[in-house]
Amino acid sequence: MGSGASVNEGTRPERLEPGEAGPEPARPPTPVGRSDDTLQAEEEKPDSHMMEVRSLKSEESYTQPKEEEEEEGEEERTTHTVLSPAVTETGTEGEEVSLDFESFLHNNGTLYSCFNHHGNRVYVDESQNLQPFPKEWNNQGRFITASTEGSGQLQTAASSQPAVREDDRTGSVYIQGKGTVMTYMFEERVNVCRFWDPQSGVWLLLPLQWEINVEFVKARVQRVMSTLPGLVDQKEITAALRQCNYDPDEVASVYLTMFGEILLQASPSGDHDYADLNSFRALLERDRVIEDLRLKLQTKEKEVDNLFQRSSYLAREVRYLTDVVQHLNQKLAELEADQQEAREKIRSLLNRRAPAVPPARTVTKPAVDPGQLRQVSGLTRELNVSNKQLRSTVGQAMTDMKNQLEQLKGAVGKLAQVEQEAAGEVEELRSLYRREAVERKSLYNKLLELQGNIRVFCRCRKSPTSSSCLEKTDDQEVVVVQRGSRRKFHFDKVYPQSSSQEDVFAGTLPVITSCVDGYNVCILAYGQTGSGKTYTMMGSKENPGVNIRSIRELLRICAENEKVSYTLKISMLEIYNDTLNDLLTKSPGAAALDIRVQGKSVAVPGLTRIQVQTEADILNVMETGEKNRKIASTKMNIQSSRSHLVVALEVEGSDEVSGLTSRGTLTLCDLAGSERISKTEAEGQRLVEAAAINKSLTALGQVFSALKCNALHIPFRNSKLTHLLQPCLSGDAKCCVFVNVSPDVKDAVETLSTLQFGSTIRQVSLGRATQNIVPAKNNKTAKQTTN
Ligand SMILES: Nc1ncnc2c1ncn2[C@@H]1O[C@H](COP(=O)(O)OP(=O)(O)OP(=O)(O)O)[C@@H](O)[C@H]1O
Repeated sequence: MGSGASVNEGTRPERLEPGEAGPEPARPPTPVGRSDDTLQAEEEKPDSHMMEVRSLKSEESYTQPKEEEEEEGEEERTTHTVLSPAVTETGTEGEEVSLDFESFLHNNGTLYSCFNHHGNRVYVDESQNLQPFPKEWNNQGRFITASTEGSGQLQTAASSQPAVREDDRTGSVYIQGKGTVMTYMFEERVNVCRFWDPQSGVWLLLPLQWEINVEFVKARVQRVMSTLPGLVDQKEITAALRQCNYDPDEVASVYLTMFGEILLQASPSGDHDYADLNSFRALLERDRVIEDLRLKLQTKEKEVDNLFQRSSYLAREVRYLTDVVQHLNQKLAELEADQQEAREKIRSLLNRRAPAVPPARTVTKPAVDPGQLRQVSGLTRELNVSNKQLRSTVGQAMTDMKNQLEQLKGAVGKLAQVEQEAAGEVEELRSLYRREAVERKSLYNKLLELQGNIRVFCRCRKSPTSSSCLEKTDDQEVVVVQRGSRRKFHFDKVYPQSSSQEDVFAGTLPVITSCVDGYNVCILAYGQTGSGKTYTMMGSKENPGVNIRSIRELLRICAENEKVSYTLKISMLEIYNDTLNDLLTKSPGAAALDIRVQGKSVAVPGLTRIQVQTEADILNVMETGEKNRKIASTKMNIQSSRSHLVVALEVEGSDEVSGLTSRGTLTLCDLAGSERISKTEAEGQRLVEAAAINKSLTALGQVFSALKCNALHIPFRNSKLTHLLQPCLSGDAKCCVFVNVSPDVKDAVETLSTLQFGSTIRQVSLGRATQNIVPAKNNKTAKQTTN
């Protein structure tokens, strides 16, 4: 309950600020009646439990607040209490009766003025009539007292964490550039400057024009203007102060936020162009409206989408139900037809009985036998019952069908969702698979690159004699002992006499598997006649060599990789006396083949290539080729082959997952034996053969020497052999060379020469091998090696 200060008539509501003193400012006359602002204030009915009344003091008592007090800020200001004004009324007997006015703030937001009238509390209602103060209001509002006003609910905008009451005024709003911020409806903070009207006994809002002259406001306006010299419109500042609970710092901060630093400097013309500022403000408002509209549009679009979906769903439902209704109508029609038929039958039965009925005149008995009639009516009843049953059965069936349909729809929806999820997972797995496959291959190839793309192995033939010109010191070193001198040679691997075919094949395995990944791989066997080249490459049926084992391995890899479908094609040719012969041709004796250069690759037009799928296929093909091969006996080796044998296996793989096609070729080359013509005592045809062999092997040596020196010109075209093997030796491929040597002392010279040859090759660097992989649709760019 507010305490009132009882004063004599004529005194004004007084603010108890004992420290205030100062000259009376020039003030406009106190408004009488209601100004526009007053009306507005009454419409708004602000909750002003912290009202400040300054202009309502009598001229004598009106004092200007001290400057220090202003500096102390809002908190101090708000703790200054305004006690309820007191007016006097004249009693009937002329004595002055003191009226203690109180302000009652109803929970509905209306501020009422109350006073004690002849011992009863009354209040001034909206029509300015005195009404007894309702008792129930004690629980529906509060009297403004010094303590409530001083409780300080105000919070400055500068507070980083505003302490606000948790009520329905708390909320949040999205502000562009700031995000979602907390808001609080500080109703009590606006339009708080009121004056006491003793005639009406209510607090009235002070018009802006007058408010400017209130010292308290004046001082704050000055402070805002000193902070923002560009802002000179006092009315505007006062209005802003009202909105900011008379906090000049908040006003300055609001203006700075809205109009920027332009306001920090004084405008030469005295004030900034408010048209600009207002248009900026309008722009901000327009942005806000646009944002609102955009959000509304989004919501509407979503609604439209939903409606579309709903309508298409309903259309489907209607179609389905139409079908069901049609079906049921058909059934009904059938039932009705049955019923009709039954009725017809009854009628015909009745008709049949009719002639038997005696004339009506003579017979008084019924025309129809009552028993029959009962029977017929019973039948009809039964039919009706069964008809009803049928109808209810059909109805039930329809309901069941609808329910089942609903369930089915739900299940279909779930299935579609599951399918979608599964598709996503599959796609994810596929990409993971692709990434991992690529990574695995690149690591593997890096490893091979580090090992070198040309690898040289030395294999020592098994010899029955105990004396040997070769000594194997370790896995990679071999020593030739000749007439007391020892020469060391290093290779990637040295296979002693005891090495098995498996051991030898194991050395080539990593390179061979690259063929499946789209690399050109070449395995050569070089050595003197009878040193074991054919044994190493081809081997025997029981103990196959590199050729069969590598092809077998390729078939195994191809079969293992289910995601890639492979096509294998095999071709066999021999280079005999520097001419190319197709060993798989069905017309032996046909014209010799030629080599054509196609870009970086070479081709042999007309060469037979047979598609193979199993090991048996390959063995058959190779057997055919072997038969056609020209074998001539020499003095040194009855089975010695006098031509270079080139077996090429093309492997084309289509990866179903990645959609890529790889093309690799495995070229297996069993070279004819290098030999000294004098030693073999060749003559005639054998001499021509030997000369051609030596010439091509010399050309091969020249190519390796040129490669070793990184020569600009590599003489690939010096022989058919080197010309054909160009793609295998020019840097695009991975190459393994077996140098086969005989341990026999009598072959020491040839062994030395062969190891020397191998040593040269080992110093050759083919560079980085290239993978022949193209997208499935563009596979004509794949490189080809032997044809
Ligand atoms: N490591 C070995 N173990 C057992 N026998 C071998 C081995 N190497 C070669 N031979 C045998 O030595 C003989 C000659 O071998 P092979 O025919 O492979 O020599 P080549 O170098 O191919 O001769 P050419 O150049 O005349 O064709 C064959 O009977 C072969 O079985």
